[in-house]
Amino acid sequence: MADEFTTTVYRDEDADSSYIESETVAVLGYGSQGHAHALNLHESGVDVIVGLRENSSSWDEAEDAGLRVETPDVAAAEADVVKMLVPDTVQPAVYEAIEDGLDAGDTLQFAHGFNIHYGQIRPPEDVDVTMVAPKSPGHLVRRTYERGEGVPGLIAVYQDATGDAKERSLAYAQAIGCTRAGVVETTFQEEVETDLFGEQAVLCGGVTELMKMGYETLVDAGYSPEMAYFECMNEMKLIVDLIYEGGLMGMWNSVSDTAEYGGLTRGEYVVDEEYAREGMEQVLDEVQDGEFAREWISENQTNRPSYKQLRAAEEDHEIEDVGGRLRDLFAWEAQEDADEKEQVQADD
Ligand SMILES: NC(=O)c1ccc[n+]([C@@H]2O[C@H](COP(=O)([O-])OP(=O)(O)OC[C@H]3O[C@@H](n4cnc5c(N)ncnc54)[C@H](O)[C@@H]3O)[C@@H](O)[C@H]2O)c1
Ligand SMILES: CC(C)(O)[C@@H](O)C(=O)O
Ligand SMILES: [Mg+2]
Ligand SMILES: [Mg+2]
Repeated sequence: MADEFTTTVYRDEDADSSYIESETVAVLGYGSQGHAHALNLHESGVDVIVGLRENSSSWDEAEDAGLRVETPDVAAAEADVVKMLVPDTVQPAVYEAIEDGLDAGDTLQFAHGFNIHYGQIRPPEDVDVTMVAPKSPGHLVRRTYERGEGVPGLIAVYQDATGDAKERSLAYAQAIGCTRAGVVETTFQEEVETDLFGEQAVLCGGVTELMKMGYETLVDAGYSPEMAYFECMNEMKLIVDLIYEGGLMGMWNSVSDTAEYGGLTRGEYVVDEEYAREGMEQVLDEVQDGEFAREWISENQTNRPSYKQLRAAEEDHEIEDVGGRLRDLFAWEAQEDADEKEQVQADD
């Protein structure tokens, strides 16, 4: 354990694999997270059953990878740990189908706390309710594990019926590779509120608005769409990679002094103290008071009218058209990714 952090960071040596060795884990869903958890657990020697709908297109893929596949109710009834890796919006319905398979002392586990925190799933008192959440998209959970590495993760205990909920969570985190990188303990509330805030204000919402507005500003001023695309979208990855590897100073050291001075003085013209901070506080308020959750739940109950409209508008944005055509020019990058994926599947 490293004590120079404000919180405990758990590593491999802090986990006891005996808490999961004799368990059967039902991984419900075989999408971004599901395939990575199922394969990593399986290769760590854990007994895994993948839970999928009978008509699921992933059924054969999971079986071809050497995994046993059953419907969610059958998988959950047999398992000691039920891991919910179907989309958050379908989890309440899937929970209804598997509820009867949860015996006293079993674990119901999540990778995101939305449905527990906002009361959409109410498990019985005699099961552990925990979270093991890689802080990463699923394909990286898989890819890093295969290289003998891992992605950082979170654990949280919502309900500790067995008295061993934390040890069992750490053993699961170890089996999917997260303790190789470091695991931090949090609560369901903190995970949900920070995750939703982050993806809305910064990672997904903030960044896409910034890129689109930058592109529109250049194109409206008469610059070519290709130049605007390269400058405001393509190069974003290169800059974020530098920040990922070396923090803010790693990035500032790598760009020119001109870029550094311009960025440090002009950045706040755009993400300004008054308006941007107020906006961020509003995002956080709506997450904390449940307004966002109520809105998203009701969207899903009414066939997603706003979601569909917003998605169509995003798809129609000129930057998607220009970007799509330009990306075709350096399609070798995407091809390399596809080749790597194929290689991974061939190895399984
Ligand atoms: N995607 C990420 O990078 C990421 C990161 C951290 C946490 N999470 C969390 O992980 C969980 C899973 O998200 P995801 O993005 O991996 O999901 P996904 O959309 O990639 O995969 C969903 C899987 O569930 C299956 N499925 C859909 N409906 C089903 C049903 N009714 N019954 C059975 N199976 C069904 C699909 O076939 C698919 O295999 C969510 O709680 C999410 O918040 C995701
Ligand atoms: C990958 C993210 C955005 O961090 C995750 O939280 C999600 O919801 O997909
Ligand atoms: Mg997230
Ligand atoms: Mg999220």
